[in-house]
Amino acid sequence: MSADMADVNPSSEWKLKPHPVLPSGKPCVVCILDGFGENKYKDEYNAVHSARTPNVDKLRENAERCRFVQAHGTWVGLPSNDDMGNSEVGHNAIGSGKVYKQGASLVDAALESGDLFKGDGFAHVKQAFEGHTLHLIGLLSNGGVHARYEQLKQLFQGAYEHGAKRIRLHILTDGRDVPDGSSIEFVGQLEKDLEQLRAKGCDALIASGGGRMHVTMDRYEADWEIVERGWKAHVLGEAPHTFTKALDAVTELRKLPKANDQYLEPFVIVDGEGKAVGTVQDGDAVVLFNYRSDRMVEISKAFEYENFSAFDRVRYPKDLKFAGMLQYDGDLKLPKNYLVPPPFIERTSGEYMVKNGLSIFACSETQKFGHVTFFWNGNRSGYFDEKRETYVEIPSDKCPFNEKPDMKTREITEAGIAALKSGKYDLLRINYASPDMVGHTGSLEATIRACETCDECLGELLAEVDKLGGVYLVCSDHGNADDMVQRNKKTGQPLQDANGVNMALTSHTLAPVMVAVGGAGLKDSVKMRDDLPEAGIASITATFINLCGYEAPSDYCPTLIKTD
Ligand SMILES: O=C(O)[C@@H](CO)OP(=O)(O)O
Ligand SMILES: [Mn+2]
Ligand SMILES: [Mn+2]
Repeated sequence: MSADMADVNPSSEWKLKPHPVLPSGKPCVVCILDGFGENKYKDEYNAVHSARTPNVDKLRENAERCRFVQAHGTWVGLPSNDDMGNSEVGHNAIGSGKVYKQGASLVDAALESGDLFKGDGFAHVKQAFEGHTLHLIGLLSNGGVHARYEQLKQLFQGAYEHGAKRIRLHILTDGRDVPDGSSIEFVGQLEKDLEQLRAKGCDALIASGGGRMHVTMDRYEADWEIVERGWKAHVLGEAPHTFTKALDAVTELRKLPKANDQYLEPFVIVDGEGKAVGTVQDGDAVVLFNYRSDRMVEISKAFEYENFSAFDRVRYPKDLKFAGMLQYDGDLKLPKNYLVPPPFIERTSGEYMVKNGLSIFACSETQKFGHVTFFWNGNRSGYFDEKRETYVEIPSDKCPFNEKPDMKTREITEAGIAALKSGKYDLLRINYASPDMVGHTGSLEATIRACETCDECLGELLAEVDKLGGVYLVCSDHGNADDMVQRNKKTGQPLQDANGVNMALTSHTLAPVMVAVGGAGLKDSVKMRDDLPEAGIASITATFINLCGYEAPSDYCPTLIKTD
């Protein structure tokens, strides 16, 4: 296993105790089927249930070694148990073994106490209020994954009360955490609220926008053109479509072929003379109002870095007062200024493991690459110990994923098997992106296909683990593929549109997720504990640390397994 343990001498505060029963030295694979929940609706609209998944079925049938844990709400640090889980909070929990109050909760609290308007970040932004414009850029949604409308409203109202005289909103339509088409209502609501602000004397307008998957909110450098489109619309005031009213923009652009809220074309709002109403000028303030990090990192770099080459910014406004809702990358300290301090996630499993001489392999495709690295490590973009960590990214396709529902599942599997065979790694963390990414397209058929391919590949991966006498833990981070229709809350029946067509559910779900352990190297005595009925996904961490032959740190959420 780990080639040289000679230089390993963890200080007492980092030393992991050997597990009294489980041996170290066997490769352990942690495989995350992203967005693969266990939904109470077990009908044809549940892609997880409808897919042919003999390998997952086998895991599930072994009741002593498989259970379900909660992956939403307060189990992952979100404000309420009506909040669905997501990859950020899910992988933070699985990587760190603890539940931290997450961005959604922290921003709520900072607005409620008023601290948001008293901090250094807001003071930085406020310098521009006299004589300049405040720009707010982010996701117009109530999904609670990246941003929430109520927070945005309190932000622009509070900014006005603290002296902002000219405010411009640059809005990204959602349709991924909330139903497709809801952009119309959100824009309508925003227009009403801005109208009220204008009545008080604040010059507040929507200035630009576009769909979140097509404009601005790229992640992990999957496609910088997405960010470039956003830069052009928000900063330069350039887009293929101009309108004088945002509601018209959204209504009209949704009529284009294949258009939906997620992929809406970029637009700019212009005045009677055709002039953009809200370009970003020297000395302006810009606030990104999303709290979630992955999809704000690239646009933050475009605003913050003087030297920047990912695309040609054409014009880089000088002396901007730029801030994020949170700081999005703890290693890069990006952005420098932020309105709310982010969760401080420390002493994660990865750091413990490398400090104890274990070698780690992490792999996914681009769309989820940062999930098993950046989020897993507590929102840090670097390595803890490059010598002991190998991170492999398989480039994702650049298309709506229902068109290629296998995504890179096979390539990820090949990379995982090669890493296993190399004998170099103690822990291998692998994320299969497709149940989630295809689930977000709303296509039931494609999502079933995604689940089937994942299952097939999982079978191959686990067979290799068995061959090598290793151990594994298979789990998910939240639900998504497990429900593909919007439902009547009481009856559970699919909701239909005016044409009698079922309305797709593109978002995550509140479903619990499976945790299964096994492998030829796992002692027969290992079983799921039965004294933790309410466990959440943060308990996965202690469980795989045990599988690696160590006791988990005492402040981690309790392990799910027993060995007697
Ligand atoms: O795509 C995303 O940004 C979110 C949904 O908003 O999904 P996930 O948490 O699975 O990454
Ligand atoms: Mn996820
Ligand atoms: Mn998702």
